[in-house]
Amino acid sequence: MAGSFALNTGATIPAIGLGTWHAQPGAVGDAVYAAVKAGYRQIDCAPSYGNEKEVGLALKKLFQDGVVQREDLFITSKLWYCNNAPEYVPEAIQTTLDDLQLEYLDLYLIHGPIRLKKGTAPLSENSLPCDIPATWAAMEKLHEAGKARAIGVSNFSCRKLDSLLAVARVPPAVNQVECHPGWQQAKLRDLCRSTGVHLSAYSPLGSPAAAGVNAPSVLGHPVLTSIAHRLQRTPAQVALRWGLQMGQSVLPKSTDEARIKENLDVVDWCIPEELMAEMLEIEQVKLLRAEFGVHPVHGYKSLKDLWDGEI
Ligand SMILES: NC(=O)C1=CN([C@@H]2O[C@H](COP(=O)(O)OP(=O)(O)OC[C@H]3O[C@@H](n4cnc5c(N)ncnc54)[C@H](OP(=O)(O)O)[C@@H]3O)[C@@H](O)[C@H]2O)C=CC1
Ligand SMILES: CCCCCC/C=C/C=O
Repeated sequence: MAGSFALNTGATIPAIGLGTWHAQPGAVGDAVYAAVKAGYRQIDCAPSYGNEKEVGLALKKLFQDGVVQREDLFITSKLWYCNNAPEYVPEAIQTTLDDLQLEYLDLYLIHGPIRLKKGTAPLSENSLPCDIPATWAAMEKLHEAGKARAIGVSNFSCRKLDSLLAVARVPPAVNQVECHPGWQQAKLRDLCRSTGVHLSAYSPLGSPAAAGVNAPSVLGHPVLTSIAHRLQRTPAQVALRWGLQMGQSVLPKSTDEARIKENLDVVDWCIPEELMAEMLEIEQVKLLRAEFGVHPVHGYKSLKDLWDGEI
């Protein structure tokens, strides 16, 4: 097994989770099945990925085939931006639970500090002002009802996390954010460590398929490829191992069985300190910026405002 990190709930979160964003219907079910058979114990889902029903079918088959039992797995899902109004929250989780064919989630996250009009696409003109404390209070009710064993946030800056911690009755267990050698999140990691919030790293490989054609390649960065060469590992393994050594869980997405296995083979070796130090030289570029959250009237005034300068 690939190890785990402690959460402030008393539970643990598996160190490596399978990402499912951009995992196509028709491929995602096989990927989830193969990943769990290979030893993954965390699956990162979201209704906005459009594939929770197929993930649910794969989970059901894994249980029916006796590969694992429900309690062996850690399943995360997220509250989409269109459902941030407190009155929409109970129905949103229930839809996800029905699609995944589960009674409870191990972790339910506010997908981001962004609100969109109900039923609309992520476009700037669909933005609405957010009321994070109100959404959080609705999340706390889900936790109390046992539908989400842990609750947390995603895409929260230091400032937004601090503000939430100041009002939360149940503190967030996790902040799931973009984090890889090309966006290392030193300040946020320090805050998470000092407040007991686990940092979970999304796009840990630099999201090669989603970050855009002009985005710098994390896996192709010369520092990373050079370290990979010296350690006789792949750049993807070095990126993931870097994340684990920084104390964060990592959520690589793959629908390719060989890469699913490659991404799990990051536990019984380590990157020596002097090579970890070399990774500090990598120039920092945030890849997933969420321009759609910016609107002159209803949304954030600028990307700087959305990310509180952490961009
Ligand atoms: N909370 C949030 O707002 C967000 C959460 N996430 C979560 O994090 C997960 C991972 O992030 P994501 O943006 O998907 O990107 P990743 O950084 O995980 O990169 C995934 C891409 O890398 C390829 N890949 C996988 N393994 C390897 C390998 N060993 N060598 C080379 N290429 C590889 C995949 O292709 P292939 O499938 O062909 O192997 C895919 O194109 C998401 O799937 C989602 O679950 C992501 C973004 C935002
Ligand atoms: C504030 C949101 C940034 C995330 C970009 C879109 C990615 C979605 C995948 O979960």
